[in-house]
Amino acid sequence: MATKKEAIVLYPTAAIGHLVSMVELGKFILTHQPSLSIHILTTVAPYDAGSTARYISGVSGTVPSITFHSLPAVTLPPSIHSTANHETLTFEVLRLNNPNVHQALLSISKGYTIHALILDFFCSQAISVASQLNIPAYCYFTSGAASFAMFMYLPTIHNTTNKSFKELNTHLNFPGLPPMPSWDIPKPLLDRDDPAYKSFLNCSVLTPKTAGIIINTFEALEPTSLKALSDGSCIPDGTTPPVYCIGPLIAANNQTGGEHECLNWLDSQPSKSVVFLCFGSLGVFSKEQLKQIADGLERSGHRFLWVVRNPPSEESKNLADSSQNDPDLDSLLPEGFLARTKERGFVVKTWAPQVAVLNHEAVGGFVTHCGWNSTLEAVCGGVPMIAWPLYAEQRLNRVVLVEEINIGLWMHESESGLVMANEVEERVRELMESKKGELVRNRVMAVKAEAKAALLEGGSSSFALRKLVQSWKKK
Ligand SMILES: O=c1ccn([C@@H]2O[C@H](COP(=O)(O)OP(=O)(O)O[C@H]3O[C@H](CO)[C@@H](O)[C@H](O)[C@H]3O)[C@@H](O)[C@H]2O)c(=O)[nH]1
Repeated sequence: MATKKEAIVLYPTAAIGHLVSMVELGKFILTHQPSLSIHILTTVAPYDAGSTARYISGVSGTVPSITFHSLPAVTLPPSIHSTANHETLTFEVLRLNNPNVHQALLSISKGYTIHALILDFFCSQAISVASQLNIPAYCYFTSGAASFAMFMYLPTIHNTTNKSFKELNTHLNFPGLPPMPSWDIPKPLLDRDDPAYKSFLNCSVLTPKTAGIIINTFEALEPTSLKALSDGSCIPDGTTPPVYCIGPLIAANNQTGGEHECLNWLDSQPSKSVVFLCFGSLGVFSKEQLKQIADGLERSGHRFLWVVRNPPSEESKNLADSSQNDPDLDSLLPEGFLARTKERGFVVKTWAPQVAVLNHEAVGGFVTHCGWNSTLEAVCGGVPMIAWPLYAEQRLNRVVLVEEINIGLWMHESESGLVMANEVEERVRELMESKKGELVRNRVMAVKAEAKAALLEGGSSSFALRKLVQSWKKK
């Protein structure tokens, strides 16, 4: 009988920031073990999670060892849509998907020996499917070690209080993290009666049962959090599985499939002179907030490249929605702003080729929502940040980036939640003109060098990947 080919199955969530990261993991595994076949299970998101179809067909066309399997769509009960947040909808779809994951694994295993199922942290409910089929499950965490450490310690905190984080109003001590204001914990975790809180808690309880944890970070970036994980402090009542830090994995420089006009504009700007403002796959602002940013940029006198989207509709709860048309800049931005700043500013509608921008010589600063992919992309480009979190675990990331790693400055929100024009102006000036800005810039350049070293043969991330691949061979 012919021996079966060997395969690894990856199970990401549908959000583009998670999917791309998982695909990069697949590609990285192939660089060390080209004979493997990588199978990726894809789901349909219950909300607009960024367009994935074009991206998936691009990967399918260029990496023959990666095959996508699209799981059948599941139907959510209509009642859930009216009340639930994005996280609850995601968990619900993933829960209903378990029989489809089971079926897909059975069907793949007809032609392949599956060595591992690597699931996104959000997909932890499928760990039971892997164990029914005797396939080792691994968790892939697409954000940093600090937020992973927080999630692993969540069950411990949960058991020591009856209160929700939103009632605590204090600084919390998570092993391996700087003192964390309770209001900077990810929003769905603030209320313990929120269904998303229960789902996250469940993921935190299930993840230590995996055969290993893979994190998109590198040892030199987050040594304190990683030490707390490896010495077991984050999971005091259980065993911490082996942790493999294989990052920074970021998408290659080819996101738009062509030269974007903003790159031509950057070509004509002086070295490290431009501040880039971009807020992830889902970040959007009200018209009033856009006005404050515009005024702040104008007053700062600095060059800028700014990605502007339409404000959110009522229903989309401050995230970009699927009907995202290009914005009408003249009606959204202050009168005359574009004309007055045309010598030193460039506004991109909706989406920019971020990796290419961050690697452009002209870019000297990045106002970011602190999504983890954006953070790693800034690190790899050696671009210091101004940290302005919007959703998910981004407030926690800000604390870590500014207070622990020292590669960003803190953007302060006013009491109303708006960031005012004078704050935008001051932070941009601080980053581009002050001694403090220079320190952050020097620090990010040092971290950039460490990131590069981690991925080289013999570097910490390369070594971790080798150990991971070896762990499959032993099983
Ligand atoms: O105009 C744009 C906007 C975004 N991007 C890319 O889109 C990705 C955005 O990823 P990320 O910065 O991680 O933000 P989100 O899309 O918001 O990612 C989700 O997933 C991340 C990883 O788990 C979390 O850290 C975030 O908080 C969560 O919101 C990055 O690769 C960007 O380069 C562009 O190329 N152009």
